[in-house]
Amino acid sequence: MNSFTSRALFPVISQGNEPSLQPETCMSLEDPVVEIAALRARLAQTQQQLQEAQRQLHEQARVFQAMEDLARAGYWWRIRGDHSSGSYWSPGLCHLAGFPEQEWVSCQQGRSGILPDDWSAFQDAVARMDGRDMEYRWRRPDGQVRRLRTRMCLHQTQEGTVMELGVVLDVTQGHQVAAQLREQLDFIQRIASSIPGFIYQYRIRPDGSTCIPYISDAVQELLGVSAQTVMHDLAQIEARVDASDLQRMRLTLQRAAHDLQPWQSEYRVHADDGTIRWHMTSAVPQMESDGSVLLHGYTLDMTERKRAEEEIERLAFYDALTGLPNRRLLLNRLEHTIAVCLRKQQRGALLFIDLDNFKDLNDTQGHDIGDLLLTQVAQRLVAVVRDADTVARFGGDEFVVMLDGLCADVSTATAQAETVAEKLLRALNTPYTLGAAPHYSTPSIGITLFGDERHSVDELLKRADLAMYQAKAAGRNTQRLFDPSMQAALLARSSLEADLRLGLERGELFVQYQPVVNHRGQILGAEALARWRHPERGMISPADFIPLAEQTGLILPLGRHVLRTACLQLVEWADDPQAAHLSVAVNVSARQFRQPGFVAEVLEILAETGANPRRLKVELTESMLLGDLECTIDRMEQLQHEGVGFALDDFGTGYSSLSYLKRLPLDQVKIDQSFVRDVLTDPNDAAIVRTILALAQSLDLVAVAEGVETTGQMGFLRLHGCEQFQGYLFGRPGSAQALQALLHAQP
Ligand SMILES: Nc1nc2c(ncn2[C@@H]2O[C@H](COP(=O)(O)O[C@H]3[C@@H](O)[C@H](n4cnc5c(=O)[nH]c(N)nc54)O[C@@H]3COP(=O)(O)O)[C@@H](O)[C@H]2O)c(=O)[nH]1
Repeated sequence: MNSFTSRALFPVISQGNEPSLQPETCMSLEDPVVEIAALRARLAQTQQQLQEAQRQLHEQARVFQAMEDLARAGYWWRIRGDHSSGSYWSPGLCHLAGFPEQEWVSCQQGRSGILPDDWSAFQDAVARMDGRDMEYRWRRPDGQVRRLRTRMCLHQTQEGTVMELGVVLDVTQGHQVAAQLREQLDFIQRIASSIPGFIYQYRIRPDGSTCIPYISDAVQELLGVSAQTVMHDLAQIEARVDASDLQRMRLTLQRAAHDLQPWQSEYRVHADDGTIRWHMTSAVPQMESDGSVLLHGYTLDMTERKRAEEEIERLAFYDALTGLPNRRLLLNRLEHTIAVCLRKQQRGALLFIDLDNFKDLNDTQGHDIGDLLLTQVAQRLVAVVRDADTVARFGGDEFVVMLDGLCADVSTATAQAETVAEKLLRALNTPYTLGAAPHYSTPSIGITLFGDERHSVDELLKRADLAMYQAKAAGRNTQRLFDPSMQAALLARSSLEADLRLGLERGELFVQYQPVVNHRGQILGAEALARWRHPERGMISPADFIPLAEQTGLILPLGRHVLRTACLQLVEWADDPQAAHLSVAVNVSARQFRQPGFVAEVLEILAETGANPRRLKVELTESMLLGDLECTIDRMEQLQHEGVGFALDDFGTGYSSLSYLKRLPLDQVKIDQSFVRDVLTDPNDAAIVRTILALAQSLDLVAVAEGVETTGQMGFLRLHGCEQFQGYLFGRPGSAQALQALLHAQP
């Protein structure tokens, strides 16, 4: 048994030993009985005190043990050099080691759990006894391996005994946490190195100072600066951010940190090679105990995505030819601007611009030249208006300029819009360089204001469009402001369109025939002219409904109806010996002629009705010939092959060149009535008519004069070689029966 017991070190810790009597408790032995009684009393008292002390000690030991358990710690000691007795192990240390509670542990047992790899380090620490930390692994009897941290030192008691003692702490959990953290960090770093960007932590301290506690290495790739440099000097990042984005970035970051809301920002950075890249950063803020805000975030290079987005936006919202906003973007902006104008009590204006005769340029010079003109027009429009205004290509040769921020006063706003329109007119009137020779083009501009009452975008565009048509009607190359009477016209037009649709279904449209005569006044044929008797409105002029039918596509069923009626009429005349020689001319509109099934449709009607194709003449207008000439010739030739003849209507008003005329399989040219009307009074018209007649002769075409109302006109035309005539002088358009009656009345 060890003579150096725990009691000797810590006298209060006594286990079952008799308490020693204190010197003051000793008395003189005068009356042995009394003294023995006194001694017994004293002894009892001392025993009581001793029991109390033991109880307290026991309690302290329990508390101490509880604290050891709480701290996952224990201690040991032994007399230096005394290898036989082993070491005293505290209960806490026994628990850590996985031993049952025992005071004395042999040297061998006390080292039994140390893993072989840690054995030498442990031995060194024992040899040093210098109080430094050392860690070793301990395998408990149940197989569990714990990480223990110990400090050992020498201690000399008052009696001069040298003791070795040590404290032991179970740091397994700390190691596990550290390992987990390492794993997490590894994981984060693996992710960080695999994502196309860098991750970071950004701290904003309560005093406003900032730092970057962590940033992944990929910052080097994205910003050309090392993670170490950035963590040391945050300004390195800001120095690379585009100045115009920096302020916004700082502001949104501060706001997000203040509100503890996620932060996201897109900004441009200047790469070292001078290129500009787009970065997107996202971070989540977290409040720290000292009031700092720590943001955990990542930054990506989104240049390619941005480019793709821009490209998509460009394709979706911009016109590919001119680069101007397209119809969709204009509509978006218009909607927004209308709302802003209403809120700010300002006015805006829409200027609808259509290029005069653009189609002719396109048809005659080709689409490349047409495109060139459109591009130059776009540039000029942009140059005239302010940056805040929108110039959009609406489609084809139509452009729309949207002006905002005009004066609230209507007349001032009108004047402002008209001034801009004037400038646009001047700019677009300047000659264009499209080829060798300068090209002249003019626009027609319709204006409408907005901002006083809520009009839909559609409504405003209709108004501007309508005003533009008024500008066209006023002779082109001018501007017109929308006024409500135009609106009435628009409504009237819509209702006429609906009526025409219905009229076609109800058979309200019919055909009249106007005679065509030779120089002797003998009827050679007739022109079939469509007529519309409206149940309420009465007779409606073709001059009103034909253009409408062309715009709406109703010309297709209408044209078919006229053609079929005229063919049926030919069949009827074929049975009348006096009328059997008559031919009929049918007007065919451009839209009708250009529809892919036109030739088949004509042939089908001829076959169905049994009309003689040689008695049918198709009247085409000059402007129709400007399109795809080869296709036109091809169609004409297909029909000509079947015997159908062709007349060129309104000759002289269009743009036909001689080379065109020579190539077309024509039989007749019809001199427009506008030249015939003043042929006796206007030397220009007379010259034109003479030229047309000479031309027809040289091309071996029959010339038919239209709108002949007087014998004087007839005389002039005959004198210059005209062979056929049409006009009120010989007969107004009328029914087939009326024409037959005229025929029968002829000598
Ligand atoms: N595509 C189609 N167009 C058609 C069809 N039917 C008619 N039209 C075109 O409508 C325009 C107006 O036609 P309309 O009011 O019938 O006028 C024609 C004649 O009535 C008129 N005319 C004839 N002689 C005289 C005259 O002596 N004086 C005078 N002031 N007017 C006269 O001229 C018109 C014939 O024109 P045109 O066709 O150019 O020969 C008109 O452009 C028609 O073409 C149809 O079915 N389809």
